[in-house]
Amino acid sequence: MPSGTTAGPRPVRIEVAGLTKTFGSVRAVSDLGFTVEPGAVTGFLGPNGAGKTTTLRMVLGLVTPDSGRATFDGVPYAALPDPVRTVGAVLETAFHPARSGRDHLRVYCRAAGLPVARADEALERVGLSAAGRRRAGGYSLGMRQRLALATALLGDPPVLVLDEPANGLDPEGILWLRGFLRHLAHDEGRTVLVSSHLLAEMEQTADRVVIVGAGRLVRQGSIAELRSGAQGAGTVLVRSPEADRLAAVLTSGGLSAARGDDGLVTVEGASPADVGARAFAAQVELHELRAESTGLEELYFRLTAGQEQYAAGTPDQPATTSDRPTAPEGATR
Ligand SMILES: Nc1ncnc2c1ncn2[C@@H]1O[C@H](COP(=O)(O)OP(=O)(O)OP(=O)(O)O)[C@@H](O)[C@H]1O
Repeated sequence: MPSGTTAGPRPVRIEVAGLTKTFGSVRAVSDLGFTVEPGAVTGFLGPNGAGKTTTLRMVLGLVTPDSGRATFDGVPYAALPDPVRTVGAVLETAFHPARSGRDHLRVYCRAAGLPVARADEALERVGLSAAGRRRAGGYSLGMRQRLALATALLGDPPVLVLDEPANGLDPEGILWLRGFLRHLAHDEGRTVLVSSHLLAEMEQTADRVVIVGAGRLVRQGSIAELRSGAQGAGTVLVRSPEADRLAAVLTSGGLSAARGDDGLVTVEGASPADVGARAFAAQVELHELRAESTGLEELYFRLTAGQEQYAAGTPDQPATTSDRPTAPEGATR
C-alpha cells in the first residue's frame, strides 16, 4: 500500500454493458453502458434517484441485474479470484459504534486475510491517525467517510468504487478528498469511479464523467468535451458587423443560428472553433467569438432536466422543474 515502494497496482478497466434493473414497477436502471478507465477519476453523476447506487451495487455484485453485465478486465465481480485486492468500495458507512476506527480496520484485515499493519497505514493515508483509537460511534460524518475510504484501501486495490464519498465532508475535507482521489488515479494509476449528484464537485475532481438520468445514460465524456459542447450541447455567441450574412452561412451549414437585435448571433450545437472556421471560410468578419459561459452546471441541469419527459406521462407526476426525475414504469422505452 505505501506509495512509492511498489510499482503500483495493475491497471484495470471497468466495463458496464446493457445493465438493467427493475424494482417492482420502477425501472431503476435501463440498458446502461459505459466504461471506466484506469489512471483517471470518473465521476458518475445524476440527480437523486437516477440509479447511481443501484448501478454501483450491480457493479459490485450486491444486486443481480435483470440483464446486462459489469466486468473488471472482463471478469464479473463475483468471479474475481481476489476481490478484496482488486476492488475497494465505499457504499454506506456502517461501523460498530463501540469499536475504534483502528479496530474496525484491523477486524476487517483479519477477516479479509490482509496484514493487520495495513490498518495503521490506511488510517494515515486518510488523515485519521490521531483519531484512530477513538470510538467510531463518536466520529463526525466526515470522519466516517474517511474511515470508509480507509477500509476500501486496505487491500491496495487497483479499483475504487465510491458512492457519494464527499457527503458530510466540510470544505476542507472536500478539498482533501479531491486531491486524494486524483492522486490515487493519476499518480498511482488506479481506476477511480466516484458517484455524486453535485456536478460542481465533480467538475473539480473528475477527468471524465458518466451522466445518468432516470436510469439511462445521458452523456459520457471528458470534462473538457462537455464544457466545449463538443457533443452538441454547446452554445456559441458570435458578434459580427455582418450578422445577417453570418447567420445565413451558419444556417446553410446545418447549424441552428439566431440573430439577436444587438448583432449577436447565438449558435447551438457547435464549438467556437467550428463557428470560427465557417466564418473564416465564408470571409465573414468577426468581432467576438466565445462559448456561452453557462458553466457545466447549467449543461448538467439541461441534460438531466430533459429526463422529466419520462415522467410527463404519469397522471400524478406532472412535468416540473424538480431536480428529481422519477422513473415510473412509463420510463422504459
Ligand atoms: N431496493 C429497492 N427497492 C425498490 N426501489 C428501489 C430500490 N433501490 C432503489 N430503488 C429505486 O430505484 C431508483 C434509483 O435509485 P438509486 O438509489 O439507485 O438512485 P441514486 O441515483 O443512487 O439516488 P440517490 O442519489 O438519491 O441515492 C429510485 O427510484 C429508487 O427509489
